[in-house]
Amino acid sequence: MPTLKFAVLAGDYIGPEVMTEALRVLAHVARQENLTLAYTAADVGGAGIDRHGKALPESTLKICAEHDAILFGSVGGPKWEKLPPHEQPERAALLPLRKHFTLFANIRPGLLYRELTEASPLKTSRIPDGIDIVCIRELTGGVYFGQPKQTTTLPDGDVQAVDTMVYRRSEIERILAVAITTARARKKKLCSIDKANVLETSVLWRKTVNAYVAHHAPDLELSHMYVDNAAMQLARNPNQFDVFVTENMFGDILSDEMAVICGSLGMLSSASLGASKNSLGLPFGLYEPAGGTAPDIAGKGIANPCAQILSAALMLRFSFGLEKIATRIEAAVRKAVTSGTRTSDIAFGTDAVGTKAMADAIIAQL
Ligand SMILES: NC(=O)c1ccc[n+]([C@@H]2O[C@H](COP(=O)([O-])OP(=O)(O)OC[C@H]3O[C@@H](n4cnc5c(N)ncnc54)[C@H](O)[C@@H]3O)[C@@H](O)[C@H]2O)c1
Ligand SMILES: CC(C)[C@H](C(=O)O)[C@@H](O)C(=O)O
Ligand SMILES: [Mg+2]
Repeated sequence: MPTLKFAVLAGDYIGPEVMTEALRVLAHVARQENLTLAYTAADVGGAGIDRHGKALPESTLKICAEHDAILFGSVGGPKWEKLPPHEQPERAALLPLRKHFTLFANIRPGLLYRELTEASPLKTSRIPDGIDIVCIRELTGGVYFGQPKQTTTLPDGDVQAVDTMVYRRSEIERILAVAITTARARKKKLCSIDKANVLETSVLWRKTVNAYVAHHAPDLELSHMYVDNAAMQLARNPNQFDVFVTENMFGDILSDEMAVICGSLGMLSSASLGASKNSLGLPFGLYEPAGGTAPDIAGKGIANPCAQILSAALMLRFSFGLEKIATRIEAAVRKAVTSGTRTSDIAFGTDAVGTKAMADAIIAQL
């Protein structure tokens, strides 16, 4: 009986609400498939600060390292916004976790079911068959991590803040390798997004992409786009992309845009992978919804659990090699949503259900 060993870091606000439902779905498939769930819950983010005085307690990091994957909710929110910036949940927990495990490749599937096109802010005539694209975001480099990163008072009394955007060629090459594998499994079309008309890091990015793809993936149709144009093209005609690859901050911004044109942030799952392997010899990864803690709807029982459930499916696929079960969960989410059970963020025109009822409908399809 295969055992799934993963750490559960639910986090803050809606994090625990949607995590509860993802764990119910996993428990259901585990019973059906004769799998053993061996997960350990640990505090992270605001919950870490409140209970241990630290957003990423050592005990939590240890639990993560002892398991084969991390199922993550989301962290942060108004309760901790008055803390010094580097102590806040996002900067003191999520980013260090990504860095600690070198989770440099963030895969975000932008999928809008044909039956859900009404939930997209785009005209349905532009996306008659829905949307199916993938964002590959570099996750451990760029302006998020570059040094120096500081605020100083200048001799003239003015105050100056500095963030530094840094990329090494090797960091660009390793994210490209992931993008190439993803593109090869789909339409063999890759668009690299940068700002090479302004940024040095983007000049290196584009040069590296051209050389690396010419050498390692001449079979792919490669294109480049400036990020400002890409933001516009995503809204104009998202299906012109198939797989796009971009640096950390551009990917953060474009993936939220992609999420809403695909119906809602509540539908966007993600997998963050690195080079390290787990005890099964498969990629160790962190799996989380792309959206945040949604403090505006927390505690109401209305958050969409689909992104968390779909993130759990990605965990089964990448870190446990359970492709068939992952696909079964994805199909159940699709069937539940397309047959009309929808939380308020995607309900448009139909009656909305709450978080638990949404998960019940998914479980009923499994
Ligand atoms: N991975 C993470 O841990 C993560 C990601 C993004 C933001 N955050 C943090 O979350 C907090 C809130 O950030 P924000 O308001 O800018 O972004 P957010 O993603 O939390 O919310 C943006 C909007 O999307 C809605 N939304 C998000 N997820 C939803 C879901 N599952 N179902 C229904 N609606 C959903 C929210 O209600 C809100 O209106 C901040 O502290 C931010 O730093 C954390
Ligand atoms: C919370 C924040 C640090 C995070 C990011 O910017 O990477 C989030 O927005 C995301 O998209 O995962
Ligand atoms: Mg984001």
